[in-house]
Amino acid sequence: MPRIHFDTHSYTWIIEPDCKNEMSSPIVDEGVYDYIICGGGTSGCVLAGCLAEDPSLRILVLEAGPDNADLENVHMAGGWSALLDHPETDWNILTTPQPGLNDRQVKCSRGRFLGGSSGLNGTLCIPGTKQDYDDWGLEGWGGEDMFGWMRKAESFHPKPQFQTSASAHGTSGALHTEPHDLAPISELVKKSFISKGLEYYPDMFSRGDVPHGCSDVMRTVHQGVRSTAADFITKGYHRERITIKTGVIVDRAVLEKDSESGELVAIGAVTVSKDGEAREYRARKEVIVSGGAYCSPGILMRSGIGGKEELEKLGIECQIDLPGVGKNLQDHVLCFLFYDVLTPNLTNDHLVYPVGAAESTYALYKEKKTGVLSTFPFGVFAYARLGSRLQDSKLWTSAPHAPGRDPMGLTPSQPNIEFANTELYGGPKQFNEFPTEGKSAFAMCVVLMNQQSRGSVRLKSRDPRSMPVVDHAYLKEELDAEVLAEGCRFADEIVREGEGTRDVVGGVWGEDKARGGGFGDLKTREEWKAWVRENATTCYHAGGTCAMGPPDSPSAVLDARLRVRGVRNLRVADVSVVPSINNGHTQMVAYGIGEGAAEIIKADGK
Ligand SMILES: Cc1cc2nc3c(=O)[nH]c(=O)nc-3n(C[C@H](O)[C@H](O)[C@H](O)COP(=O)(O)OP(=O)(O)OC[C@H]3O[C@@H](n4cnc5c(N)ncnc54)[C@H](O)[C@@H]3O)c2cc1C
Repeated sequence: MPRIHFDTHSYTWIIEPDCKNEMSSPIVDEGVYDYIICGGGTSGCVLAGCLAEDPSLRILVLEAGPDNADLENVHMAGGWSALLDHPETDWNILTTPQPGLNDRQVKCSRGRFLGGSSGLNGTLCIPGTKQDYDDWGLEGWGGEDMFGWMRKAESFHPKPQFQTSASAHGTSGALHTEPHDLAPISELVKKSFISKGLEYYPDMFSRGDVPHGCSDVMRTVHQGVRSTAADFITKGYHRERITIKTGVIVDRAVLEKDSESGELVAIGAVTVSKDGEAREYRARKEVIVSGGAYCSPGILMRSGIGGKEELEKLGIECQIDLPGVGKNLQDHVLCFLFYDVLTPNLTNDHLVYPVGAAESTYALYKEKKTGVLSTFPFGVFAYARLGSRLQDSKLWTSAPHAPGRDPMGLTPSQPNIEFANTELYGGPKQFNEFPTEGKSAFAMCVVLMNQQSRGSVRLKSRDPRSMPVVDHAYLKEELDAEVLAEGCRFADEIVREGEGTRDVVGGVWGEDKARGGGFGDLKTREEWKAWVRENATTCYHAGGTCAMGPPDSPSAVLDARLRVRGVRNLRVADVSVVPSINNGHTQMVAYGIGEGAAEIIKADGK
């Protein structure tokens, strides 16, 4: 009989099918593999490719979505937003109503195809600072280690017009990166950053050593084609010893009790197809869960690993009581501030929105792999420390803080906020007030670093085809809203008063706060805070839900070798493993974790 209960988080009745009735009992597949990787996303593909360097190993990658080879909008980076919302290519995660965002629900997209989110992300390489990783306090995962793993994944291609830091880049990985050619508006934004005290440092984001300044950001694009994690196991890196199965959803890891030690051991994985056919695969060595921050906790929970009470409510027998599974969910919150641009052709709007423009731009891409569609339309970036601007904030000055840290837990070497400009009107789908002929607009984006709020991922039902219940608790902590509001206030000053932009910007683009407008008259931080709660959205940087931690930490799911506590031969490798997300963007972290996990697994395998 199906079980019915009321979910107090999502305020809906949940009808839970009896899985045994809904899905066939698992058929044990012919194949036995050394390593089974559950999730062929960013970290999962990197890990598979690195493990396969050993010709004696047989590796299985299980991916819920399709292969990415024929998905044009994966390879054409400017087509990224066309992949969002489609059930075939996007997990379409919708958060619960967020009290900190005036009860709005936020769409948190995730790549659902081989390569995962690396195939629809913004291609931006901003690894954060080394201190971010030192703060984890975990052996083997400090700043030097992580920057080393990220470099190992990369093949950097310089361009003569950009000054770069060659030593900060790798040259022999499968991930191809290069600098981005700036649109005229971005050159002006750069001038405004500099005139407002954010000095230009060449390639500072690749080194992660400047917390207050501006620079160019390298992209995971080369010669007009997006480089994704799938490239680690396809194209030139295709190997017979890696078996890739797409269109299969991992239900759970198969656990067995070792008859001698009594220890739980992972021996395989069970998948289901869309129509409920179940299959079981066996692992000689290990099962590694790489479903990403929203899906890895679910795979563990369906395997009986998670908070006992929570599992029992779902009718799952608890094998290991690990209440940290699905907790500690983090992200970076982001605000878009849109401005009307008076001078024609400074932005790239004229190449996209007038009648016939999109067709010509697409034809250019098809023919030469250049133009607006060959790249992600963000321009120049900056980091800022905000301590001096927050001296009149009672919340900031009275907040407790550790020695050498500010109230957000950051040292002077880490930024409080990130700024970036878009090179045309656009962004996630809610930004749909497109410019008409002759009009143009761009956004200044403001991203909060080291948010203090923590959310959770829970299971809605035992059915692996159902979506998780995601509560990001965005801006739950008042200090998060305070710092983000100050960041937006600073961003607005940069655009309206900065030397590059003050004479070309007409005013705010639109009145709808949720669509990046309606901030023209705001002055005080309190007014900005109210605006932020109406406007803030995700930066798509979910992490932390299967966190590593020291043995005495009750919330840690993994040890520092990515092993699930209490189970042999079961690890997690993706952005869910981070105790705290970096003060940057998370794709390079996923690449670094894939590389680091492979080294650890190879070493332990010996
Ligand atoms: C729209 C968007 C824009 C972004 N922009 C940037 C950016 O510009 N720069 C940056 O640094 N970061 C960016 N990010 C974040 C970055 O891409 C991710 O943090 C990173 O790719 C996550 O890697 P992962 O391995 O943890 O998860 P993913 O890459 O998401 O991989 C998880 C994989 O597991 C699969 N999977 C999940 N559950 C199952 C299951 N049960 N069975 C089988 N398969 C399963 C998924 O389909 C997916 O392929 C962006 C993300 C998004 C969504």
